[in-house]
Amino acid sequence: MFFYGTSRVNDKGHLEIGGVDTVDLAKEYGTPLYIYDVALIRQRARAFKETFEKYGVKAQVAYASKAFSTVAMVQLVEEEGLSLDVVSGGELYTALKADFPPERIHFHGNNKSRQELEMALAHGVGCIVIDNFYELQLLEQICAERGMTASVLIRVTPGIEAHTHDYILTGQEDSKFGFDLNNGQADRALKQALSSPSFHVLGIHCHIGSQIFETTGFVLAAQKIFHKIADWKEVYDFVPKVVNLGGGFGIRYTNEDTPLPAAEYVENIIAEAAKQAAELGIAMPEIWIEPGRSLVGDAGTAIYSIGSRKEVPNVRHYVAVDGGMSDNIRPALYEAKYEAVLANRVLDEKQEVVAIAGKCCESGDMLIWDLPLPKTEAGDYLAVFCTGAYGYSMANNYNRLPRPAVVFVENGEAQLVVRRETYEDLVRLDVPLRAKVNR
Ligand SMILES: Cc1ncc(COP(=O)(O)O)c(C=O)c1O
Ligand SMILES: N[C@@H](CCCC[NH3+])C(=O)O
Repeated sequence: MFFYGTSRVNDKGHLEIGGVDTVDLAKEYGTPLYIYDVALIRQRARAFKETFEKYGVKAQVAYASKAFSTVAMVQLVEEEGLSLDVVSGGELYTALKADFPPERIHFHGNNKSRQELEMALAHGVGCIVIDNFYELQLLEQICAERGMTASVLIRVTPGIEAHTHDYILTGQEDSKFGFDLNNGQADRALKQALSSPSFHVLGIHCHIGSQIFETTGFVLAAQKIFHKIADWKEVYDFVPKVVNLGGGFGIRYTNEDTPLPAAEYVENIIAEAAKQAAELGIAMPEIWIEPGRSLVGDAGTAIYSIGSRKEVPNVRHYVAVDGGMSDNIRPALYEAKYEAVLANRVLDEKQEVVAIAGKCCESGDMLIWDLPLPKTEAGDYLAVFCTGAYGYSMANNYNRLPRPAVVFVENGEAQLVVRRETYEDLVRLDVPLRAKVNR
């Protein structure tokens, strides 16, 4: 059995995380429930930061808040001294609500609206990552109207096919993100940005994809960027202060996954950047990265209550839980795989292999297809591991299911950080039909 962080089995045979019994939490806060192991998030954050410190490389580790964004999470990121990557006005608003220092916020997105850009400028975010020509022009116009200068990174698409699921690839040429590095787009964008008084160009950004288990893609991306920097130094006399290599560091969901320790990704990136900078005769730029999944993914565990059961003779036993694609859409979207145990009987002997079904009206709403479990009963609690990234943050109200509560646990204490949605929350924005006289 594989346990993450502070997870263990307590005297009652229950799953415990952060010194807190998850069965008690399920009873107190209801299910589905997301539980985060705060100590593990801190450990992951420190591993990235400390590797840069060890090698004396100036860096910013920006948590990609799309993985899981709430006020408490942003506060934790601030406590750990990381920067923050936001990708929408909503994520920026959450960060500001948490009093996150705006100068450590990086604003991303392939279609930022005028309102979002204005909001970012008004609050003094540390940098805006320019993704395309439309945005270049729009941001320049807004800056000119307001007599402001924006610190920017230029996002490039390096033309690298990282080895991961097609839907989460981003660095390949045929991608909706960034200026193509190989066909002249990136050069034009940089030239335009450098010639504008509205911009202070900090450097270059690229992100090659997500859930990546090798260092090769990051090293290749660094190589491609530095080769370009050689040109840009020559042609535009421009040497970036910052090279941002994005996120994408993989985590272990099941035995099939073979992630590397954070230090190994970072060390390879640093080594390549240092080598390339030395060859070019330029100062080592600051290296920025944007881990999302690898900071919170394995720190999150989702707890469900088991309900109905259906047998398809000689084929499968379906065991249904009280959540599903509404709180974790990853299996439906990416065929993502997870491991799980019964939180209230972790060590009981596994007697059957069941299929864990969600409760949404979709045949594809299956959380796990083949899960060995003890013989389950209604009322058992299922703990699905490694659901901390892109679980709650992609939750939705399909079938009008209220979104779960979220609890942080650390040192034997639990704190509710997101309340469970209520039915009243679900209709809060609904506007009833106007009364008709002759209906
Ligand atoms: C630009 C950018 N940065 C960072 C991330 C975070 O990726 P991950 O959660 O895989 O670390 C993403 C998502 O893939 C992204 O698009
Ligand atoms: N949401 C995706 C990753 C997308 C990353 C954002 N660019 C996942 O769950 O794996």
